[in-house]
Amino acid sequence: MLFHVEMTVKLPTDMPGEVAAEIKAKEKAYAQALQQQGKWRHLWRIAGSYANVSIFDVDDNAELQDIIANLPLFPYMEISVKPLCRHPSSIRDDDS
Ligand SMILES: O=C(O)C[C@H]1C=CC(=O)O1
Repeated sequence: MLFHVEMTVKLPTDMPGEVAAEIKAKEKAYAQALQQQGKWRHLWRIAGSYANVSIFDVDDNAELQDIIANLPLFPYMEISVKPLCRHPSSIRDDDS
């Protein structure tokens, strides 16, 4: 199942720099492991903002929830989720 997920990061302004750096390093390792597994299919920066658009390919809603809830930055992000299905005009074979 494919999901469009938009994440906007809102770190507290008073968070010490080294704490923020540690959380971001954990987030990067977690995100890259999920990309290696094929679960986090696309990860794009939204230009001009501390936000991303991502495409997740997961087994079900519960798996997506588990992945998102375990994001190290989860407590500091606004997240929106939209389910995706194949577009009838798509010419791509790997869109399902
Ligand atoms: O920077 C972000 O967009 C937030 C988050 C998503 C992946 C990652 O490494 O950090």
